[in-house]
Amino acid sequence: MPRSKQCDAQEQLSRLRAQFLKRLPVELNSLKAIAENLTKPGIDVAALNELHHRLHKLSGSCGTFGVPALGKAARILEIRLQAWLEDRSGEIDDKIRQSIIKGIGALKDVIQPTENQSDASLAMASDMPIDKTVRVWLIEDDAAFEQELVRQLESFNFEVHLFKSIRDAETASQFERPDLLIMNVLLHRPSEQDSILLQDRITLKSLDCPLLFVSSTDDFNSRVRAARLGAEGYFVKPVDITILINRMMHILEKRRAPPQRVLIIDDDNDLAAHYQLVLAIAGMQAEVLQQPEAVITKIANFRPEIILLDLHMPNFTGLDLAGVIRQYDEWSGLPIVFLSSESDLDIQILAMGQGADDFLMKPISDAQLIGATRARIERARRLTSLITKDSLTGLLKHASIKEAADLETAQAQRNGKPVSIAMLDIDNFKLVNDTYGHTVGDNVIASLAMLLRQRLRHSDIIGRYGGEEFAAVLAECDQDDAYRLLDDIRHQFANIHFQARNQRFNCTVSIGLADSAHFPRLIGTELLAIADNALYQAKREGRNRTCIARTME
Ligand SMILES: Nc1nc2c(ncn2[C@@H]2O[C@H](COP(=O)(O)OP(=O)(O)OP(=O)(O)O)[C@@H](O)[C@H]2O)c(=O)[nH]1
Repeated sequence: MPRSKQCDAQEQLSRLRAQFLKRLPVELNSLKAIAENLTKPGIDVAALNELHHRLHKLSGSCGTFGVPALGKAARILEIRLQAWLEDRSGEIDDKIRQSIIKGIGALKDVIQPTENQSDASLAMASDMPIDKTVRVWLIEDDAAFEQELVRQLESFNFEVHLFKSIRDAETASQFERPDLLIMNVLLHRPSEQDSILLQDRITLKSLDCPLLFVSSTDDFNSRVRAARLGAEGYFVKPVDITILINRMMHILEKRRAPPQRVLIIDDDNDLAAHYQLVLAIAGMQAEVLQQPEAVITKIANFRPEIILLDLHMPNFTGLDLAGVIRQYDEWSGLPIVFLSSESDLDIQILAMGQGADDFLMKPISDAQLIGATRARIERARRLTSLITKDSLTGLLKHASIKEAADLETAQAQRNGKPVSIAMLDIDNFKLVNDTYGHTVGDNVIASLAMLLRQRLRHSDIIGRYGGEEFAAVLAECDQDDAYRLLDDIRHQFANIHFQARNQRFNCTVSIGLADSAHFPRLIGTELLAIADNALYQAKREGRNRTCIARTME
């Protein structure tokens, strides 16, 4: 979320909280009036239910809006009222009634708002736009290493800026920001470490980007120092650059992942709005469902990756809704987390049995809400990725790329837009395996995958078609653009230096290209086969080239 929008969201959060605090005295007076009018539980069951429901809401929302003591007091009354409600047979016990009236009257004395600046911004996601060149800042004073690293990073299409010291980088940060920072851990003399540690932390934190360290030594203290500075990687020289780049890609892709989608269902509108804002500040896309009856349509349209569901709602309970959702095959695996101040273990077990994945106790802090939601969606995404993605390259597997190619060409035909399909195969790859071993071969495969992910747009589809063969579906891309892009990738790949047994070597790739303008009636899998023919033409003509299919063979 851009900073200006974040400030807006923070302001909205403060406004929500102010509104809540302003309404509290009115709500407490109204609760007191209901309690004072109670005479017999049998007669006043509707009023008792109303009182119970409103105390339940209060106990669930007060903590979130910064009045936790009031939330706890309301919870105690709610539990006492629950017991009273369950005993509807006898006459109302005046002593209990008086104590509840007194308890409700005393609620106003525990309104002590805490300082409640939302901690949502702490868990903020990055604003990194997709489809742009990644700016890497390198702080390094070892000239030979620096030269090689810059050359290799540029082969993978990273834009590298070099700095000799943290101070230089700090000065530059007044004008621009990196997407990722790599620095040498030993830029400073060890004797200065303690004082510099603190300074470093402030400076590096202010850059607000992932940090990786390189070092000529592998000592524990340096690793601890790097960890304290928030480093997401520590690489010892001589650095295997493809492994370093692999780590960079993982970090960047996590940041570039599409926003997580969360559906909130809670009858307390203020609380639902608060959750929505908090999750939005943390970079998620959160929507609130007002009408529970529309739950299935909403899920089908919004496609949430998790549902945060209030357990107690007036017309349909959370359990009812979870039961309905689980009747649909396509949503049977959708994570459902109940949000409720319910502490009754039996109800929690019932909820879990009814298809809930977890239970979060209200009041839930902003950081807890973000952490729990984010972790669950990440886990679900990892599971999906295990099913559809190849583990070595992180690209789509054979079957998924064929399906994606068909979908993409069908959509392009509907919209009258071009689509190009490329097949790529590493040349003489058997020789790489035979000369340097299978692990080095794997490294070469992973490197081509990384280069493709770096160069192609986020909307393009890339898959590992076979061992050392890849396929790419380029939406809205005509033959000329596809040729220019892929042939450039071919050159870049040939420039990457691989390292094995103290030797450096290079690899090349052959590419076949087919596009929808030349084969307008073909579906994706057919275009893939045509591109494959063009690839074999490239192999026949001597490898390390890009061939375009213009006619059916
Ligand atoms: N390291 C590694 N090797 C693989 C993997 N999958 C397939 N291979 C190997 O890739 C090689 C492919 O060799 P070939 O099909 O003969 O092709 P090539 O040597 O690349 O020759 P051309 O394609 O004609 O340029 C075989 O040795 C396979 O064992 C993998 O996941 N990792």
